[in-house]
Amino acid sequence: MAEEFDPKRFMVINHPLVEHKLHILRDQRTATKQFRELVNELAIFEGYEAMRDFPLEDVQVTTPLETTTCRRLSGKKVAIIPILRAGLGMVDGILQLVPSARVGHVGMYRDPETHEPHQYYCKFPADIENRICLIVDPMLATGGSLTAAIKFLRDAGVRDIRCLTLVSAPEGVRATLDFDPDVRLYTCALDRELNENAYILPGLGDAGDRIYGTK
Ligand SMILES: O=P(O)(O)OC[C@H]1O[C@H](OP(=O)(O)OP(=O)(O)O)[C@H](O)[C@@H]1O
Ligand SMILES: O=c1cc[nH]c(=O)[nH]1
Ligand SMILES: [Mg+2]
Repeated sequence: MAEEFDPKRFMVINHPLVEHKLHILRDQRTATKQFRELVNELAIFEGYEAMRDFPLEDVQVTTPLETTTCRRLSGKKVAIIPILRAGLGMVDGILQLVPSARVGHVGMYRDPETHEPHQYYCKFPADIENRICLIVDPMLATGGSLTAAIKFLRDAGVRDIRCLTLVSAPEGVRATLDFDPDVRLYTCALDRELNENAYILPGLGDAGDRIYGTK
C-alpha cells in the first residue's frame, strides 16, 4: 500500500490544469522551449497554493463611490530559494505572484555514483531570517539536495520554510519530512519510486538538462 504522509505538511496540488500540464512535461518529445514554459506555469499554480495562509491586514480603500475596508498582505516578506540549476526554472513564475520577493541561490549537483549532493554556491539575502522562504526545485528524488538546502536556511535562522517541487519520489518526501519536523512540502505529482540511478519513475528525466537543453 502507498505510504501516507501527514496532510498538514505534505500537499499534492490537485487540479486538472496541473495534471494536463504535467502530462506534456513528462513526454520525452516535449522540446526545451515548451518544457521551460510548463515549469514556469506549474510554479505559478504551486506558489498560489503555498501562499494560501499568508497573513492579511485590514486597509481602508476609497473607491470612486465610497470608502470600504479591504485586506492586503500584512508585510510578511518572501524569499525564493532555487536549487541550481533546475530550480531556476521556477523562479520567474513565483516572482510573478510576489514581485517584491528576494532571491537566494543554493548551487548543488548530485554525484552520479553516490547520488550525494555537492554544494558549489550559496548566497542568501541579508535579512533572510525574517522572510518566509520558498525553496524551489522541480525534482525531489532521494531528498539529499533538498534537505541540504533546508539545513543551510535553518543555520541562517529561517523559521518558515516551504518547499515546492514538481515531481517527487516517496523516498524524497519521507527524507524531507523526517529531516525537518516543521517544513512544509508541496508537489504537483507523487511518483512511484526511484530507479537504481536514483532517477524518479515514471518521472520526466533530468529536469536541468531538459530546461537548459544540455543533453
Ligand atoms: O533528491 P536528490 O536525490 O538530491 O535529487 C534531486 C536533485 O537532482 C537534480 O539536480 P542535479 O543534481 O541534476 O543538478 P542540475 O539541476 O544542475 O541538473 C534536481 O534538480 C534536484 O536538485
Ligand atoms: O529523476 C530525477 C532525479 C534527479 N534529478 C532529476 O532531474 N531527475
Ligand atoms: Mg540535473
